[in-house]
Amino acid sequence: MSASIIDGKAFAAGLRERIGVLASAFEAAAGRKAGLAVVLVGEDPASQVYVRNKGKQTIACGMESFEHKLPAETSEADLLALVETLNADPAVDGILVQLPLPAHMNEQKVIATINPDKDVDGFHVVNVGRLATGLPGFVPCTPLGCVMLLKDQLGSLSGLDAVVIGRSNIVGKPMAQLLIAESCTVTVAHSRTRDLPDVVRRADIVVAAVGRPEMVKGEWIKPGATVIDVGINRVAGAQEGKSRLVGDVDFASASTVAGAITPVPGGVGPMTIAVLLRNTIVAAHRNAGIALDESAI
Ligand SMILES: Nc1nc(=O)c2c([nH]1)NC[C@@H]1CN(c3ccc(C(=O)N[C@@H](CCC(=O)O)C(=O)O)cc3)C=[N+]21
Ligand SMILES: [Mg+2]
Repeated sequence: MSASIIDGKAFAAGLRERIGVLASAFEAAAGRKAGLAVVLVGEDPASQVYVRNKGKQTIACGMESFEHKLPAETSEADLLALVETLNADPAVDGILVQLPLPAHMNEQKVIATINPDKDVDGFHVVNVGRLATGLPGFVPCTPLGCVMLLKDQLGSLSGLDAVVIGRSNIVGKPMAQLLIAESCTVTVAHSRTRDLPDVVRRADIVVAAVGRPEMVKGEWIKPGATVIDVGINRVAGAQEGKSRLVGDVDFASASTVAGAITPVPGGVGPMTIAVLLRNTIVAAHRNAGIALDESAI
């Protein structure tokens, strides 16, 4: 048996197309483009690539991109002042401060300074609380993208057993909240979980977000289960000096057992940026008081 491959790259392209239509309608109604500000502190090469891709896709969807690149030595006070400026700027609907920040900055303090109604990452405690309470807010992009792929693949998730491996604030915890809201029976596993293979074997849905290359093996997967691989790990390639991307799931073995599985790259990764643009166009409509059927995006 061989799993069907969940094409996150294609799904993300379709989502960006729908966002593009909404962005031009927004521009016509508001008399300005929706705007996303992305702040990058430091020169981490991987972060620079992500930020460049975010900017390109923002513009391709017909929205305005404001990029702020600050040197690694920027003081926390200067970064907070920039965030306050973006909070007050009516051309900015969404604000993303690329993580991780340099060690001398307090990430929680920086995130807490972002206006929750411009927090398109969904990292502010107000948005975390809204998600936990079932109130409208902003949901972190990666887990929301995972749920979109799951619903596209499975239809209703109601009653399904889901195991989330990883308990980070950015993926694991919000993923669990979203799956609860979809009426799954949710287990959150992590580094201290006893007998992880047995826990995973119960699951109709497996979401792997641990950051350990190819840790989840095919023998752990219930036949026919849907596997969502959030991991992006750069490992040494077959050729000397070359690297390749792998997920947290051992794709070769898991894809012989699963019913459906996301690849790495081309699965969850492209969804993360597309959902960021979705959250931005939602923020623009909410902040401008223009009606939008958010459930149809
Ligand atoms: N405030 C904040 N918000 C974020 O959403 C955020 C962040 N900080 N810091 C870094 C991580 C990482 N991230 C990714 C975005 C796109 C891909 C992506 O498009 N991946 C492609 C290709 C990856 C590649 O080729 O390197 C794929 O998986 O197919 C991956 C990872 C957003 N992040
Ligand atoms: Mg963990």
